[in-house]
Amino acid sequence: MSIEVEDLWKIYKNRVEALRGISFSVNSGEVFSLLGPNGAGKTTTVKILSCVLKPTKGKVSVLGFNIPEMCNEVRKIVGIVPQEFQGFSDLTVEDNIKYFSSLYDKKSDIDELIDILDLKKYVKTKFKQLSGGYKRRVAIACALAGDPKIVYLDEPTVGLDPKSRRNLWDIVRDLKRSGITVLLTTHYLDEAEILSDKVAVIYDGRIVRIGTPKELMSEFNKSNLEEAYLALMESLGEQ
Ligand SMILES: Nc1ncnc2c1ncn2[C@@H]1O[C@H](COP(=O)(O)OP(=O)(O)OP(=O)(O)O)[C@@H](O)[C@H]1O
Repeated sequence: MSIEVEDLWKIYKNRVEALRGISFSVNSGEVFSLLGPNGAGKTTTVKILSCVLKPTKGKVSVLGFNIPEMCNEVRKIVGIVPQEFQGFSDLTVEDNIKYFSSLYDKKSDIDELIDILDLKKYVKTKFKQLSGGYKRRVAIACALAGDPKIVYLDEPTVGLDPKSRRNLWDIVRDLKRSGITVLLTTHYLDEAEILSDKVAVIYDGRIVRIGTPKELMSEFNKSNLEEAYLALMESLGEQ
């Protein structure tokens, strides 16, 4: 098992109950997507799993390392691609990747990363001069620099043109093929349907459905995940 979450609660200082006892597990090499409306608790979950936030209550472990006690270990095996990746704007693509690589004991081969993410023609380009899609690729390369076992992708295709989106889907498939566990948050249900082995729908801090996209689609008798998701939201009284 790659990720295990049991009865996880997060209550922020202002008493907002962002997570109210969620439980799920992710197998190694799976693509697992967290879905749900704005404010449901997806980012809070990812932040806890990446040791940015402490859980209020509950058991969380990543490849057997408990959070928050073993966060030093967790940070070594998890790569994070945040929504707003801040690369070093005046450094080249290559130097950005090299910098992130220098943070880890265990490293990926930088030339291989550049190759996988199709960044060869931009290695000497400054980060600030890249388009959004290529910045996203650099973000992924940097997240992979420490040869992680698990990668978190937070809404990775926002703002990308259709072709770049498809390219990113291919990258996710490549990660999966190489045995990396991928945790994805997305509002694009076509993306979740195509890429995910399993999805969890979070609503108001609780997981209201968990299963394969097909299971959710057949429960609501819909031919795609977006329609099934919308039917689920309607059944929950969401406008
Ligand atoms: N630092 C914080 N302090 C207080 N409340 C917070 C904080 N961060 C998030 N929240 C609240 O926690 C709840 C869950 O937020 P979260 O960002 O996890 O949702 P999300 O599912 O990622 O939403 P989105 O799809 O909009 O990114 C929301 O009610 C949000 O307002």
